[in-house]
Formats: sequence, structure tokens, C-alpha cells
Amino acid sequence: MRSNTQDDEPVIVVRGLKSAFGEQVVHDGLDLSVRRGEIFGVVGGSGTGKSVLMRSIIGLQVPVEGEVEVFGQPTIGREEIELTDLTKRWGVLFQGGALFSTLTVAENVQVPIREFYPNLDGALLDEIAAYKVVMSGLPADAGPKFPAELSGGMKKRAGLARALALDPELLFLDEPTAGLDPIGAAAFDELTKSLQKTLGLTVFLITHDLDTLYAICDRVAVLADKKVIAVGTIDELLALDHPWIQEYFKGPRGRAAIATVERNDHAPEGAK
Ligand SMILES: Nc1ncnc2c1ncn2[C@@H]1O[C@H](COP(=O)(O)OP(=O)(O)OP(=O)(O)O)[C@@H](O)[C@H]1O
Repeated sequence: MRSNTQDDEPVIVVRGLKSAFGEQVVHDGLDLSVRRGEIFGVVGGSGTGKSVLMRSIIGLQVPVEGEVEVFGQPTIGREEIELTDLTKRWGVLFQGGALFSTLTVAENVQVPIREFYPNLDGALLDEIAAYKVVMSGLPADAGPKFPAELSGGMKKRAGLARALALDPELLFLDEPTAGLDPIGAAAFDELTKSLQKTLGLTVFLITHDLDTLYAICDRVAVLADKKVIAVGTIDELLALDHPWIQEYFKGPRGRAAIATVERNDHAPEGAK
């Protein structure tokens, strides 16, 4: 087993996080804990600092105060080189995919592999990339294509293939279904769930997509007032009388998402 974290220890711990850009304080006293193997959803209004939180966890954003640990190791205030052993244990799908436009899909997938294993044989690199492409639900012939030749949904899958390049234990997904049609979004959700199950991944998932929250998240954290104001299963969150939570989960879109889940739960096998 690669992990040096006990199974019952959280994979991500954030304590007392304060993030600011000049005078603008984005987080203040934010605490968070993500358990091994769960799909942990993060929701909150636009600009509440979900992406900044993710960047702080992976060491790309230096906070003003606070502690962050991933797999029991601090990620704040360490030189990039020191993070290397840790960074290869997680994969990140940034908002928008962040693919290199001048590289093919396969070459994009190979970028992190080359970074960590510069002496790897070209044929083996091609083989690994081809495997990750298919694993992400892309057709095998997507490998030689450039990002501009892909649909929005395919771009997300290509970004996912790159995030999976190093066989991570932890996956960060920043709004993976944004901009996808409902069928494409549901298919991406299913893929995320099946990867979590088959690879035993822990998933940190930022989303505005209520269908995603209902369909695949084990627990959800709500960001508001510069901190995590609540964490729990959707049923636990629904029991809280915070106005934003009520409005968000029980508004028209929330009700529609519940109806979809209930329909799927009652659908005969094979029709789901
Ligand atoms: N590099 C930066 N420099 C200055 N301000 C920033 C920077 N990155 C983020 N911010 C600000 O921090 C706040 C939180 O941004 P963030 O992108 O985390 O929000 P979010 O919750 O992910 O929003 P959305 O749901 O719209 O994607 C915003 O007000 C944003 O303008």
C-alpha cells in the first residue's frame, strides 16, 4: 500500500484557513476534513472561494493563515520540489480543462508522466496515455487529436485522462460538468462514480450542478460567509434551516434534481 495515512485518517484537513487578495478576504477561519474514499462535494455561491480553496489545498495558493494537510503532510509554505512526492498522489481537473492547445490529447496526458519519470520509454508513454484516454471514456482515436478538435465534453474527459495519468489516490475536480448538456453531465457523473469505486479514489468535487450532488456525492460542504458553514449528506443539509441551504437545495432546480434521483431509484434495472 502506497499510502502513509491510516485508513480512518482524513485525506485532507484544513484548519483555520484565511485567504485574502489585498483587502479582499475570501476565507476566514475555514475548517474542513475529507475522508478517504468519499466523493466530497463543495458548493457555494459564485465567488465564495471554492477554487481558491482547492488551490490552497494543493499548494498553489499561499494563505494568510491556517494549516492544510494532505495525506497527513503539510502543503503550505513548502517549496515545489518538496511537494513532488505528494503531488503525484493527486490529480487535478481544473475549471475549463486547462489542456495545452498545441499538444494532442495523448501528449497532454503524457505531460505529468514525463515530469515525474523523464526517462520513461516513448512506447510505454504512448501505451499509458492510450490507456488513460480510454479509461476516461474517450474513443481510442481521440489520442492524436488536438483540443480544438474536441467537443466540450471530450475536452473534460481529456483533462480527466491527464489528471489520472499518475494513478492518483485523490482527484480534484473543479466544476467538471459545467457547460455540458444534461446527458453529457450525467455520463461524466457516472464515470466519476465508477472511477471512485474501481480505483478507490477520494474525490474533492467543486460543483454548481445539483444533479451531480444528488447523484454521486457522499457528503457536501457548503461555503458561505468565508467559511464552511455546514458539512453532511444532502439529507443532513436539508434538515438545517440556513436560508441559503434551503433556497439552494429546495429551490426549483433542487426539487428537479431530487425528482430525477427518485425516478432513477424506482426505475427498473437496465432502464437507469
Ligand atoms: N489570483 C487572484 N487574484 C485576485 N483575486 C482573486 C484571485 N483568484 C481568485 N480571486 C478572487 O477570490 C474570490 C473567490 O474566487 P474563486 O474563483 O475561488 O470563487 P468560486 O467560488 O470558485 O467562484 P465560481 O463558482 O464563480 O467559480 C473571487 O472574488 C475572486 O475574484
